[in-house]
Amino acid sequence: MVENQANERDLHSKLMEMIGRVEPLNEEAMKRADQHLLNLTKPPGSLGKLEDIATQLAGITGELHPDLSRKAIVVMAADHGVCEEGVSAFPAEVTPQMVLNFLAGGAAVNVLARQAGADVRCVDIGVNAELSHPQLISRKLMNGTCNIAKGPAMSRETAIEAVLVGIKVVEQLWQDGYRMFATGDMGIGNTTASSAVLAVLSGGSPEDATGRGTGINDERFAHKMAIIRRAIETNEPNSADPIDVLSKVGGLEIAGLAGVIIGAAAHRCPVVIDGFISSAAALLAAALCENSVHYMIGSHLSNERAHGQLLKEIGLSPVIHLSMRLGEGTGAALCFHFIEAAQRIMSEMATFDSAGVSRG
Ligand SMILES: Cc1cc2ncn([C@H]3O[C@H](COP(=O)(O)O)[C@@H](O)[C@H]3O)c2cc1C
Ligand SMILES: O=C(O)c1cccnc1
Repeated sequence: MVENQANERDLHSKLMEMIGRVEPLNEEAMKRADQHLLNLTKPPGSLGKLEDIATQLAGITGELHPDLSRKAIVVMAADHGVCEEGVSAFPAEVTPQMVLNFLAGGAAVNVLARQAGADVRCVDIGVNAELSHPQLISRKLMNGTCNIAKGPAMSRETAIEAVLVGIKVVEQLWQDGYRMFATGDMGIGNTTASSAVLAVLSGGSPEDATGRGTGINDERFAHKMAIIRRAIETNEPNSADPIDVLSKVGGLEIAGLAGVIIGAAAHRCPVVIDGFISSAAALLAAALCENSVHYMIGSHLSNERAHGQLLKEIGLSPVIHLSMRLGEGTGAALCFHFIEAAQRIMSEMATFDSAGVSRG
């Protein structure tokens, strides 16, 4: 017990050290970017969100024309003990099956990543199956979480360890040359954990935070709401302590993704947030590390019911509205195209002076 506490303290101080490295954005570079955007041959602000992204990228990197061509979508995969309550339309064995699909390049995220010139990196942080593959990043901490309807998902120590896994994965990818990151998830049952996280951190009702995930019917939907309510009542997570929330009602992939976000921010890299599960991780990252929000780009508005509310809690406005509800990093992969568009506007557009166009 004493040893466990010492280990937890050690892990906690490592996490706090990484969080301390996340700085505010570079205001001077943002001013330069805004000035450049004003000089381009268009009415001020007429490229809308593309201009916001261009300014944000300058604030993140300190450069007007950063090279963000090496992009990694980090797909964190893990299982959820709460699946035994019947909260998903699909069986838990789909999690390891889909991991193999990611590794074979056949999942939706692989297709969209290829189109966007991004690489998919899959991490087993807690899949309930033996998996081995040369391309799999194996960082398994547990064989799935415990059932949150009955008790905590994981220990506090494991929750911190899982966040650190995400941070370390990004650190390695940064050393390999990646300069832009996106979050992706795989884990049957993970919309249940994500909704529980949202309800606790927002102080809203579990019912309002719940959606249909993979597509459950009305009866299962009512049951899922009741399970999320029970998970919160049983565990009594402390909304002022994000690690407590993660360990009691979260998930290993959600914790790992919070780490990916903090790691990207610590390296001054943009991190594109995918759908509902990734946004739950982003809300936790924001609660752990206020400055990390400035490094996030909200990719899309998922059709999962509470996603709009979740994005509002973080303070993100989504770039794309395509009625998608898949996860894996699919929305984030599509968002890369718009980020590249913003970058090309910054580097390729003529100025009023260079094109001889009159200003208003
Ligand atoms: C074949 C298949 C591929 C997926 N890819 C992502 N998800 C998504 O659905 C799951 C969450 O929904 P729920 O909480 O209802 O289980 C997660 O694995 C998420 O990544 C998938 C789900 C399925 C079935
Ligand atoms: O928005 C998502 O990420 C999502 C929604 C439903 C199921 N899986 C993922």
